[in-house]
Amino acid sequence: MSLIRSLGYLRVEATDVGAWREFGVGVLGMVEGRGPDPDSVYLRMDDLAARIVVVPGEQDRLTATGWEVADPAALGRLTAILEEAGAAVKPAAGDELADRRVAQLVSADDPFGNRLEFFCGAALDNRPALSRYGTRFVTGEQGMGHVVLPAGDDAAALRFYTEVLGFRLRDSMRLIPETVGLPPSDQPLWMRFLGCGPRHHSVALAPIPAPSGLVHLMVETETIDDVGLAMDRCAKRGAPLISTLGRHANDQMISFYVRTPSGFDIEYGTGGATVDDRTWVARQTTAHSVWGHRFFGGGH
Ligand SMILES: Cc1ccc(O)c(O)c1CC[C@@H]1C(=O)CC[C@]2(C)C(=O)CC[C@@H]12
Ligand SMILES: [Fe+2]
Repeated sequence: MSLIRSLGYLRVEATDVGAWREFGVGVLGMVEGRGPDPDSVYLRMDDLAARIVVVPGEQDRLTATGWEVADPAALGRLTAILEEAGAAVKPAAGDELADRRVAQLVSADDPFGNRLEFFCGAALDNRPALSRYGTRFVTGEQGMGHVVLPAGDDAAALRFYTEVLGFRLRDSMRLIPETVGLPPSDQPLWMRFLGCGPRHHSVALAPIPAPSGLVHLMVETETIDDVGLAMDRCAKRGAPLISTLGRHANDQMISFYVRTPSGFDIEYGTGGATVDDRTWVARQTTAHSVWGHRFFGGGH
C-alpha cells in the first residue's frame, strides 16, 4: 500500500467566490460548510469539514491538491522519502493547519510546479452533509475523486509519482496532440493514470496545457440519477457543458464534463470500477471512451 491513501481536498484561488458558491451548491449539489475564513467558500461532499476550499484572490487557479495519509508516522515516512528524492518539503506555516482543519501537513511541488499538500488528522464535521438535491458522493476509502494535472515530461512524471510518491500505474493512453491544443508531433504523448487505493485513478498526468493549473477534477456520485439531475441543473443554470455523457474505457465511469468558474473542468460521474493491486495489470487503452464523451468546441 502506498503511504498516500486518497485525494483529500482541493484549494482554489478565485476572483469570484460567489460564482463558486452558486456552482458548487446549485450545480454540483455540494453542501456549503463553515470554516475559519468568512470570505472563503467551503464545499463539503461528506463528513470532512471541506473538500473544495475556494479562497478569494487575484487569479483563477488551483493552488494545491491535498493528499491524505493514514497517520503521523506515515507523514513522517513520506517526508523523509521526499527529502531523500531532493524535493523541497515545507512544513505547515502559520495558520495553515487551522485553515485546513488538519492535525499535520507538509507541502512540496512536483517536478512541474503542481503544489501538493500531504496531511493527516482531518477534522470531521458531525453535521450531516445533506445535499439540497439528495446527491450522494462516493468518497470514503476512494477519496474525493481524481485530478488530472499538467505534466510536460512523461518519464519525470512517472518517476516522481510512482517511485517517490508510491502511486501505481493503472493505465496509459496515447494522446493525439492536436486534440489537446498542442502542435502535431511524431513523438507519442502519454496520459498516465495512477492510483493509490481502490479508486482506479486518483491522479492522471497529461501534457495538456492548463493555465488554471488543473485539467479536471472528477467527483463521483452514487447513482446515475445524481448525474442526470446535475446535467439538468447545468442546463437550467447555464453552466457550460464541455462534453456529452459517455463511459470511459479504462475505469468504466459514466460521466460528463462541465466548466467551473475557474476555467478548469469538473468531470461528474458514477459507476467507476475499483481495482485490486494483487491482480491488476496496467494496460494501454486505445480509445478514451466506450461511447460518448464527445468534447465540444476547440481544444478538448
Ligand atoms: C481517457 C480518460 C479516462 C478516464 C478519465 O477519468 C478521464 O478523465 C480520461 C481523459 C479524458 C481526457 C481529458 O482529460 C482531457 C482531454 C482528452 C485527453 C481528450 O481530448 C480525449 C480524452 C480527454
Ligand atoms: Fe477523469
